[in-house]
Amino acid sequence: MSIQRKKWAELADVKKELAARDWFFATSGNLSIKVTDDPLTFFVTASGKDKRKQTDEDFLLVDALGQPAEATHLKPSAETLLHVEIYKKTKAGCALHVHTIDNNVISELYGDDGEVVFTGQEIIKAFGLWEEDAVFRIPIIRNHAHIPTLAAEFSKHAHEDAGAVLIRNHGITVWGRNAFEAKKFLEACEFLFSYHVKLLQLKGAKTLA
Ligand SMILES: CSCCC(=O)C(=O)COP(=O)(O)O
Ligand SMILES: [Zn+2]
Repeated sequence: MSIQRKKWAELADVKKELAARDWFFATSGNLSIKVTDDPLTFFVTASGKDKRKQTDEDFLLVDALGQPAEATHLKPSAETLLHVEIYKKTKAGCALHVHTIDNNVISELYGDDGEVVFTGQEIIKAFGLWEEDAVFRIPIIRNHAHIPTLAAEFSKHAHEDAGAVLIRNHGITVWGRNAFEAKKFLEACEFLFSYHVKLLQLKGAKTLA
């Protein structure tokens, strides 16, 4: 199997799993997987599609500028520049962006703090943090309609080969050394968000009771 076919199949697999979780509301979300390092090329989801559907036109190959690397009628994701920043600045192999209600709520709750901090939860080990009192921080950046501005702000937080950034009232972008790690990070983040939202709701209800 060619490297391109292999990477396509890997990304299609992740897309299918995230779709099964119903994390692609209203055509939101975009995914990418690196194909070559030099020159940089990666598959990214085509813009504006219902990512729950699986088709032969789900992804297109783009270059280091986020432009199509081959002739195609498909348009790369509107947020391709964020994926470009990840691949330019880290050794990541896969990047995933989803809009969920929980990640939007958390981004709004802690947006003014510029980060959300989690500690005391077993699932933090998914981020490679094994110490008893480990702390996991996710930066929260402002949403900008102008994607180059959003990408520039996002880029300030793309240092490690695996990471996560929340975009306020928009969604989360996570990346990892490969598709397995990126998906693991995303699932752990969404677990933490969902837990936190539920806990706050129940604490509120308890206070009222
Ligand atoms: C209705 S979602 C608005 C655009 C967005 O934030 C997104 O994640 C999907 O955009 P794309 O161009 O990747 O389809
Ligand atoms: Zn988005």
